[in-house]
This record gives sequence, C-alpha cells and structure tokens, in this order.
Amino acid sequence: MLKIGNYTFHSRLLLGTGKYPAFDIQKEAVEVSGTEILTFTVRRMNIFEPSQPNFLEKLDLESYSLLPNTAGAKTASEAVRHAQLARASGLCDMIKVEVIGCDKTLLPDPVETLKATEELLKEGFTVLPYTSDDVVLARKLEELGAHAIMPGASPIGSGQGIVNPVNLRFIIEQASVPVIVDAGIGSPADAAYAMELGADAVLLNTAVSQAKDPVKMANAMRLAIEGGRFGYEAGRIPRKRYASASSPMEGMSV
Ligand SMILES: CC(=O)[C@@H](O)[C@H](O)COP(=O)(O)O
Repeated sequence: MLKIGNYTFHSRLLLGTGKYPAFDIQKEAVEVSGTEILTFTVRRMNIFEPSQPNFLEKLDLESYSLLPNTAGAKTASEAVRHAQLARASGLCDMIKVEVIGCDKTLLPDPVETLKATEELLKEGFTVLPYTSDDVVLARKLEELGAHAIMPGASPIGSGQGIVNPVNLRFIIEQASVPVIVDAGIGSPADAAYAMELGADAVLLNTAVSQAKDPVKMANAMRLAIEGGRFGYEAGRIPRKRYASASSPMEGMSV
C-alpha cells in the first residue's frame, strides 16, 4: 500500500493527464494504467468556468484522487496561489509543488520549492514537492513536513530515464515519507528500475501520452511498476565478479 498523508492507495503509478493525442485515448490510457492518482496543472484548468473546454472532461474524476500541480509557477508565492485556487475549487487538499527555476531544463528552483512547501504545509495542504535529485534538499523538505518527496529521474518530458541512481538511492534510504520518482521516465524499464531502487511510486506523463500507442504503454507501465516493486520486495541477488554454476556439482554421487 502507498500511504501519503491520510490517503492510502493500491496503485503505485501516478499519471499525468496532459499531451494525449485525443481525450478518448487519454481516458482509456488512464483506465488501463490502474492509477488512482491523476495530476494536472491548475493553470490549465477552467476551474471557475465550467462552460469552457476542459481537458479532463472525459474522465470520471470521482474515481480518482486528484493531485493538482503548480506547473507554470516560478516563485513560491505563485505556487501557493495555484494551490489555493485548486483547493477553493473543492478538488482536493493534495498539491504537487512544482516551481520551475530554469526554462530550458525545467529543473525546479530549490529555494522557492522549500518556501512554497513550508507555506502550504502551514495552510494545511498535503504537500508533495517535485525536487531535483539533491539528497540534502530532499532531507530538508522532509524535515519541513512534506508528505512525500518527488525527485526527478531526469528533466521533465526528456524521457532520459534515471540519470543519477546513486542519488536516488540515497534519497530513498534516508526518507521516512514516500519517495515518488517524478519526471523523465522514458520506458517501462526506467519505471521498473525506479521501483527496484526502492521508490514507493512513480509519477509519469510523457512516456505514456506521447507513446505510439498510449493505451498499450499505460498497461506496460502498470506492469513494470508492479514488477519492479515485487522485485524490490523479493530482494535482488548480489552482483558477483565471476560465474557461479546454476546446477552446483557439490554433493552429487556421480
Ligand atoms: C504531469 C507532471 O506533473 C509533469 O510535470 C511530470 O513531472 C511528468 O514528467 P514526464 O512527462 O517527464 O513524465
């Protein structure tokens, strides 16, 4: 079970809702993925204008926990404002803090992320900050009271997979709140790897929404995350320098 603040989930896949080729495909991919948590950008929602087109309109939103994100915010105060808007619309008290510090890499601004996390925790939100794979920053976010830590595997939308497994492992080892690997996942192998490293969950979007067949990829991601988690729990064999026979001869009479 994945426990984030007061919420409990069976699925360990958090799915983004943007960049699908069509709303029907988005709906099918979301269903097939088995996800229980959908994330979307507050700024892109017509929260207060129901007559306007809504990119979540095909989804049965009652069936999911919603994790609005503050994408587009460049300062802590903008992120706080986005979160307040989302809560005012009655969506959910969970918020993914995303404060971008660089337009080219879309890497998060650590100082503003800390500030926004602190303020939103004071306001009673369940706060999930998106952060770089910086180990010390991850610890500071947890010390502030963040309900989960979301280190990036690699830049958003890059599909580069996990570029720094060493740091991710350190973050996972030190954390006592869930670690959700977020952004940069390109393939089911990347998602399985994150889970095998001991991540509690994976958040991804582009790898599914931009796949040749998003529905099939959503299924592949579900299976990869389940498989990676089972593998982690089962315990990987240690790597050895030399071979060791699969059918040992010791103890055989002939
Ligand atoms: C949807 C969302 O929250 C993204 O900002 C997230 O970080 C996913 O990144 P990818 O698209 O690289 O999976």
